[in-house]
Amino acid sequence: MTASVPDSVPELPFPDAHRPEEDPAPHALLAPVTWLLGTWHGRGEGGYPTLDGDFTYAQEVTFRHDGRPFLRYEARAWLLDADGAPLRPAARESGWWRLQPEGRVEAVVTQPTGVVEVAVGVATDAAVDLATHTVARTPTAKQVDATRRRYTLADDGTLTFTHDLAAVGQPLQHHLSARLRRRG
Ligand code: HEM
Repeated sequence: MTASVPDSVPELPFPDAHRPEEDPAPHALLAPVTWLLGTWHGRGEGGYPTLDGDFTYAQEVTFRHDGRPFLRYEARAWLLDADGAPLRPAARESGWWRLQPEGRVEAVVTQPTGVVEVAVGVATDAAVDLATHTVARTPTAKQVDATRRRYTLADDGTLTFTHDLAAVGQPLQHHLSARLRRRG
């Protein structure tokens, strides 16, 4: 007996919410991170001692939820030339931020470079600080040992993002910093 296939594709019965005032209402454990909901866009600078030079990039970051106590997280970046024009796609990642009592965050983040990060930290009303708990790598992934990610909301609505990296034999240090504004 095979299941019948419906003629039309039904709409998702439980769509994600991008803003705190949208349905479904955010789970109570999401309270310390509801200010992050939505899509953020902006520019940043990056570098690392192993790279030839610094680079400028643009980034889009989205946080949404379906009423349960976790955020769906997605980020994509692309490099910019000296005039600010897009050069090529850069890092992408997606994952889940599991909220625990007292604003504790357990994040699972996957990257197409073969790296899976488990990070833990704390969210408050205007800041999130996440540091590596565990890293798993596919057989050909580069050596990534640890990261620290900080998100800080300023009074003018700007979200500052910094990303420190311990990788390819280097100690934890600056890899990226960006300033983002909410887009939606
Ligand atoms: C906005 C996000 C990011 C941007 C724009 C970015 C950009 C870059 C660029 C331009 C390079 C030089 C190699 C290349 O041209 O592809 C690089 C290298 C690298 N990045 Fe990132 N990156 C980002 C996020 C990350 C993240 C999340 C990690 C790890 C958790 C990471 C780890 C590395 C590593 C390990 C290298 C190689 C260093 C080496 O082999 O010398 N990057 N990144």
